[in-house]
Amino acid sequence: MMEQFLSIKAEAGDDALLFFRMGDFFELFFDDAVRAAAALDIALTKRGQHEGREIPMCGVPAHSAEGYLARLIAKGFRVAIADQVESPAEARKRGSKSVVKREIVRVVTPGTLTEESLLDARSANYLAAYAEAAGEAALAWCDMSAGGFHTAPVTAAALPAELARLNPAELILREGTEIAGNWPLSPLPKPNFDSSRGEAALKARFEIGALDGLGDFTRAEIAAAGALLAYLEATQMAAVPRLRAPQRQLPGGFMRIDAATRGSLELSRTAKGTRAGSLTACLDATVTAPGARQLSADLAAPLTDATEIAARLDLVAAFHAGGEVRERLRTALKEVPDLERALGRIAAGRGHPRDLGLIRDGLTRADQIRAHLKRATLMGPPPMLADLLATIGPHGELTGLLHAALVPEPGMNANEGGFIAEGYDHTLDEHRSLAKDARRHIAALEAEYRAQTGVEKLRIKHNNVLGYFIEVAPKHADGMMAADSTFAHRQTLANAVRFNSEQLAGLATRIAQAQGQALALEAKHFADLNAAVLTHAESIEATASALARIDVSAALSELAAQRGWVRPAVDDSHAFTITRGRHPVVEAAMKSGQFVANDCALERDGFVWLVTGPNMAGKSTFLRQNALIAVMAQAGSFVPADAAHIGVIDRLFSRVGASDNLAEGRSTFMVEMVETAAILNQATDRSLVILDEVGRGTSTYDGLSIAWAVLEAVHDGLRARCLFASHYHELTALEPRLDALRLATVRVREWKGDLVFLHEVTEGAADKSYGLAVARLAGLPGDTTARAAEVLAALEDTRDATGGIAAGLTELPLFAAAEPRAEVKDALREKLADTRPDELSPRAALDLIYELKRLAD
Ligand SMILES: Nc1ncnc2c1ncn2[C@@H]1O[C@H](COP(=O)(O)OP(=O)(O)OP(=O)(O)O)[C@@H](O)[C@H]1O
Repeated sequence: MMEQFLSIKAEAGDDALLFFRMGDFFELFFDDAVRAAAALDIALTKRGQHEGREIPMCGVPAHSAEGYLARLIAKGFRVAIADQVESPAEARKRGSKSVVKREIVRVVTPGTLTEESLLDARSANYLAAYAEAAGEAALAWCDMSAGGFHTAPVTAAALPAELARLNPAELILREGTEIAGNWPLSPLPKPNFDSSRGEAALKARFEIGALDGLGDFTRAEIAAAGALLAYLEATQMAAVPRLRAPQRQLPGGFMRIDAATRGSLELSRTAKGTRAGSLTACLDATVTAPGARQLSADLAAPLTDATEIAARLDLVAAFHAGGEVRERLRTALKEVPDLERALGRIAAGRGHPRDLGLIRDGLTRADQIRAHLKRATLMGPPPMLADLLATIGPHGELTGLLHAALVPEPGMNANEGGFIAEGYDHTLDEHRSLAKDARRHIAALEAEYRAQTGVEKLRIKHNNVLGYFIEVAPKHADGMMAADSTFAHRQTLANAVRFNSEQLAGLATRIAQAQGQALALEAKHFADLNAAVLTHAESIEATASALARIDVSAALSELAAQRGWVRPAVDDSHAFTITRGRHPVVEAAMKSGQFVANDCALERDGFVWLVTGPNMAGKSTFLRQNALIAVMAQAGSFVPADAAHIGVIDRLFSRVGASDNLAEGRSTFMVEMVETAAILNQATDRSLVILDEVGRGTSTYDGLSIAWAVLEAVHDGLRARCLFASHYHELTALEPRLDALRLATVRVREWKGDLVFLHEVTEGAADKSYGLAVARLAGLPGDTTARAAEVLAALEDTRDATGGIAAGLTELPLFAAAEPRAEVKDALREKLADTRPDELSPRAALDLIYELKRLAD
């Protein structure tokens, strides 16, 4: 057996752990055992010797292997599964010493999971491949659990953004290719990326003579798709899952959003890495798992075609207006199981009887939903809905078959049987009733034996080792062991003695035979039903994706109704006019009515807004809310505003100054500059650029200069719509010089020495920074803020004398001197200056201390 193990291990390679099936366990040996035992925190034992050294071993029970697999995959391992491909009885036929045949039946990797327990129901799980051919590059990706398969040409510059959008669970690439980002990589040798080989594989897989029918693929796309198929074959062996024919996604079709922007806007994950708190989570009111996955995909890739956006918005608008239809629809959708993934498991040969039940129930519900929506009177009616309904069913033939064949709730284990309904197959029913009859006979036999032996507590029992047996307490055993007894002794335990009898053995054999035949018949029906489902795979997939789209639209309209969102107007203009916009996530976390709505109008004559204002005033919130409104609108959602008019945005950039990225070994400022450079190199006049405190990661002089230059570049060079927040008041001096620059500020009021945040964005510049007031608010000790006030006063004196930190910029045309210093009032200091300690009585001194304390507070 060790020989067999070593040869299979050599096949699996060093980078995969080998799960070696031995009876009811998967065992791991040698180094695999050491690594797996540590990763799973299970006992490491030893078994025999190899070349004079003990063999480390650990194991997991086969029936609970999924949970262990999940943990290993999450820790970055790949696992090759070597299963027994014949029974021990079959092996014995080849000779008493023959070893049971084992083969690798699958290599489990993060991108090739299909099991429910290993996947997040609400997120897609993409396996992606990157290839270069004929001077071009491309990505191909599929979600094996749900069947979707796509390709897209990609440039080197756009690759990080595309990967950030897809967030692949695993990325296949050619050995030696370097790629930025932290993706789980699976390098493959060069021949896997040969485009001619890819073409042949695609043709064979989709049974077509030429690829042209599928689309006008580039060589690089074919190479990437081919590598992906090759990898699936190598890891899934015989059970390569069903994939839909590849669909091309052209780069211009989606708003480009790079990884830094996704991170800073917290589109799918927050800065802490959680889904909760992200835009996607905030907008996810879907009631089905495929709906949730569709919504994530929509928000990850907002559209750029105004007509397509309008089609989605029409559907949301129709459900928005039709509250009752929506409510009934959502109630019905809640009952629809995850058809895509159930089909994915069946197609990969890993389906359970329960999956057949899910298909039956899902399709039945789908037919009901289609009928409901066909009857409903909806505003429009939206053309997209008619198209969607046309792709849903009818599935009467298949659901009829599944209803007739299956019990209401089929289980997870096909080998146990019991999932085929009574009345579906008479022969099966006969075997079952034979088994049942025999069980009745056994009950009668028990009564008979009790009478015959006089042992009241005699029982006929069953276990997996002995099968059926008769059991009595030891004190009654002697009589049953008499020479003329018809009972044959089988086992003596401390508190029971067990027997067999000819009659019982006869009945047991009848039961075993009937059960065996019943199980064989059920297995055959299982295979037939799976095949029947697979012949309808395309229409099931179409139904599932139509329902997912309907779920997304109904969910977005539900949120729009609950939260008072409006339909945005999206067209090919350069407009960006948001009236009374709100931040969807911040608002949702607040009590109703607390969030202060703000306008934003990046018009042709004022498409760059410089937003100044104290810390904590709400600058970042304002900037982000406008970016999020754009994402929502182009993804086809209503938006949190009273009105919104957006000219399609091709790329969205958002940068927040000085975000620490020490983990990647780059200084904060370096990161900031690399990211800013990307904007200046990539943005177009159709882009939206959000720059929040760019330059703050370095010295004041450097920071101001960079912010200044970037603002000029965005305004003069890119002519992109831009919101630029800064605490450098000096930048406001650019206003007269840049014709399309508008100044905005977030208002605060000082009241009795306290700062009141109004969160209102108005025209103009902040009068001062209020940094010290914010510091006091944050609880910085009184003596520190007092000292800071001293330093500030000294600095401002120098500024007045020299012209301020921007003095060197006076040669720049139209640069105005910095604003006059605001007077620093320090009541505490004034009071102390007025005090004459020698003249104070003890009582007056105490009063003074109270007075000073009050002033300090
Ligand atoms: N429009 C608003 N209505 C109500 N509350 C708001 C609004 N905008 C911001 N806030 C609240 O004010 C807090 C500070 O906002 P934000 O972080 O946007 O300020 P900021 O000016 O960017 O500050 P900093 O410069 O320190 O980053 C937020 O946590 C939010 O709770």
